[in-house]
Amino acid sequence: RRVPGQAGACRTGPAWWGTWRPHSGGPGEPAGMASPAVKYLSQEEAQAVDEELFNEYQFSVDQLMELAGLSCATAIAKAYPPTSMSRSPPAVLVICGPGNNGGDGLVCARHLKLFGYQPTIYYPKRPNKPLFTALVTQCQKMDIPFLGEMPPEPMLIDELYELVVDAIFGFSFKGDVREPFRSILSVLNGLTVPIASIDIPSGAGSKEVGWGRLGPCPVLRQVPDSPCSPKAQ
Ligand SMILES: NC(=O)C1=CN([C@@H]2O[C@H](COP(=O)(O)OP(=O)(O)OC[C@H]3O[C@@H](n4cnc5c(N)ncnc54)[C@H](OP(=O)(O)O)[C@@H]3O)[C@@H](O)[C@H]2O)[C@H](O)CC1
Repeated sequence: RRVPGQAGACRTGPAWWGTWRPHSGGPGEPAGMASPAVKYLSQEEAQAVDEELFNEYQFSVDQLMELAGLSCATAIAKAYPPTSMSRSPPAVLVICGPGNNGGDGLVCARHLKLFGYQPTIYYPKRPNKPLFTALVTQCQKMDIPFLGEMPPEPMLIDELYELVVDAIFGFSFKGDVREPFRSILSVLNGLTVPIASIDIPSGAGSKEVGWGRLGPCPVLRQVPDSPCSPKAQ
């Protein structure tokens, strides 16, 4: 998550801000172009940031989710510009999980559509809460299709889509991966198309999923010392 301040400058702040590291650009950026220092947050730091935004700055979850989804769509458009894709419009599969990270994915899909992509959403476990039902309605009203089931084979996804957005789990992932997400993540690990993960590669660190190919979305939060950091992308 980028912290307000001069581009590339490091503002002093609370201890949980951790350390800043240089970040190289994604595939859509000129080779070797170093972008301003990117901050990496641990799970606890990310949760502390959200708590501070809720309590001290009085942001609502809707606001944070809209900011997160828009930021990820912007980062994806920068790293994978539509003009760099072979299809027009580029087909993107957005896989949403059962929590707020999944909500980020619904918002991201809506903005990707406005940016000229053709998103399709797979959203297998939907919270029955107004925030999420409204996000689904907004996507439906924008003619963004929802898949009834997960494509069973990686090759099928590689053929139909040019990019996958992993919005399955964020910082509340814990324990062994439970179905249906265990099967979903094993399919994702077999993909050859790029995967942009919101916040952190879903299932990262779990013994079943390991790190696989899920790499972090080049925006918002990334977890320090994780094999998915840019050097490992
Ligand atoms: N903090 C906020 O309000 C905002 C956070 N944002 C982003 O959202 C995530 C954190 O959201 P949260 O809902 O707390 O958690 P996740 O989206 O990571 O998902 C939690 C759900 O996932 C299920 N879960 C957890 N572990 C497993 C597992 N091992 N196997 C299967 N399913 C799992 C869990 O389901 P239950 O069945 O246990 O209920 C949770 O429901 C974070 O990434 C933030 O960036 C928004 O951006 C803004 C608001």
